[in-house]
Amino acid sequence: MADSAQAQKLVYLVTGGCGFLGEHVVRMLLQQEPRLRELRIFDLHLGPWLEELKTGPVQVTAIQGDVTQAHEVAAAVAGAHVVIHTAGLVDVFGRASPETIHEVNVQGTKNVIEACVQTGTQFLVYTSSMEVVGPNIKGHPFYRGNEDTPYEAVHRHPYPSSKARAEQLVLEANGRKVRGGLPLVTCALRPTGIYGEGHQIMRDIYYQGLRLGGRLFRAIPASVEHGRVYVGNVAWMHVLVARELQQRPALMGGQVYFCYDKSPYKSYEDFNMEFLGPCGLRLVGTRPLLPYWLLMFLAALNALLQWLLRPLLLYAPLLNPYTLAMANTTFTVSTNKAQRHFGYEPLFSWEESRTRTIRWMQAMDSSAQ
Ligand SMILES: NC(=O)C1=CN([C@@H]2O[C@H](COP(=O)(O)OP(=O)(O)OC[C@H]3O[C@@H](n4cnc5c(N)ncnc54)[C@H](O)[C@@H]3O)[C@@H](O)[C@H]2O)C=CC1
Ligand SMILES: C[C@@H](CO)CCC[C@@H](C)[C@H]1CC[C@H]2[C@@H]3[C@H](O)CC4=CC(=O)CC[C@]4(C)[C@H]3CC[C@]12C
Repeated sequence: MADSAQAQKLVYLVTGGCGFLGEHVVRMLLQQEPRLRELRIFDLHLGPWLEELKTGPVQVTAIQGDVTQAHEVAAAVAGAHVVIHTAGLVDVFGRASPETIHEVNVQGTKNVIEACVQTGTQFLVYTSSMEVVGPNIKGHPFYRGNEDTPYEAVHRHPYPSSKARAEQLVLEANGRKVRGGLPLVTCALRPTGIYGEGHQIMRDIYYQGLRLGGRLFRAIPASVEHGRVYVGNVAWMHVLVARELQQRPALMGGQVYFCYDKSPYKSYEDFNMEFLGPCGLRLVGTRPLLPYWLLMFLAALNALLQWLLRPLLLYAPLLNPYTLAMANTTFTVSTNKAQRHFGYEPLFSWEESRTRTIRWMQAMDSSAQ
C-alpha cells in the first residue's frame, strides 16, 4: 500500500481531453500509467463522461478553459509534471475563420509552452499532424515515407499552416530553462488520419450513406493510398512517449514521431468501407464515377457557395478543393522510429482496431433507430 501510494506521484495535464483523441488519451492514461496521482483535463467543453472517472483511485480534475487565454492555461499547468497538448481546432471545411484557427492552434500552443516555462513543468508532448508534412499544395505523393524522407512541405490552408507553426514552436522550445532551472523537454507526435470510436467524420459519412439509400459513390481511385491510424494506438503512443521522455530526454527531446500501426494501406474510401461495409453500406464503382475535373468543379462550386452563403448560414460540406486534394494524393507512412526511440509497439492489432470501430458504429446505428 505504502509502495503504491509512493509510486503514484505524477500530475498530468491533457489539453483537449474531451475531444475525439483526447478522451482516448485520458482513458489510456488511467489504464496504463500507474505513477499517476492526478489527471487534469482541460477543455473548452467538458464531457459528462468525466464524472464516471472521478470515482477511481486517481484524482481526476476537470478544468473548463480556453487555450487562447494565457492565464487559464498557466493556472491549469501549475504543478503538473507532464503536459499532453492535444487541444486544437481541426477544421478543413471552412467552419472557422483562418484567424480563429491560428489563435487556437498557434497562440494556444504558445500559451502552453510559456505556462510550462513559467510554472516549472518540464515535459511537453504536442499532438501535431501528418499535415505538417503534407500532402503539399502541389499534390506530390508521399509514399510510405518516414520522419527523414525529403518532401517539399508547402502549405496554404490555415489548418496545416497552423499545425506546422505550432509544431515548430514546440520543437524550438526544447531545452529552454523552466522555472527552477531545469530544461524543458518537448516532442511532437504526428498522427496520420485517425479513426476509431468517436470519429465524427466517419459518423458523418455513415449518415450520408444512409441518406443515399445505403450507397456511397467512389470518387477517389483505389490506387491512391491514404495513411490511417487507430485512435487507441495514437493514445497509447502519447502515454508511452510522455513516460519515456522523462527517462530519455537527450534522445527524445526535440524529436518528431509519426503515429503508425498495422492498419492497411488503402484509399480513404476503401479504408472507410472496412467499417461501413459491415454496417450495411456499399461503395458503388470500382473506378471513380465522375471524372476528376468534374469533382474539382463541384468542389470549387461548394467553396463558392460557402462564400456566398456565409452572411446567411454556414455551408460546410465534406467536399471542397482542399479535402479533395487531401483524399486524392497518396500520403502514407512506413517507419519504426517510435519503436527504436521508446519501444513503441501498437497496443491494438488491426483486427482489434477494426472490430472495436465496427462495434462502435453498430451501437451508434442501433441507438439512432
Ligand atoms: N482527427 C484526426 O484525424 C487528426 C487529429 N490531429 C490532431 O489531434 C488533436 C485532436 O484532434 P481531434 O481529437 O480529432 O479533434 P477534436 O475536435 O475532437 O478535439 C479537439 C479538442 O480540443 C478542444 N478545444 C478546441 N479549442 C479549444 C480551446 N480554445 N481551448 C481548449 N480546448 C479547445 C475541443 O473542445 C476538443 O475537445 C488536434 O490537435 C488535431 O490537430 C492530428 C492528426 C489527425
Ligand atoms: C472527396 C470525398 C469523396 O468521398 C472524400 C473527402 C474526404 C475528406 C473529408 C478527408 C480525406 C482526408 C482527410 C484528412 C486526413 O486524414 C488528414 C487529417 C489530419 C488532421 O490532422 C486532421 C484531419 C485530417 C485533415 C482529415 C480530414 C478529413 C479528410 C480531408
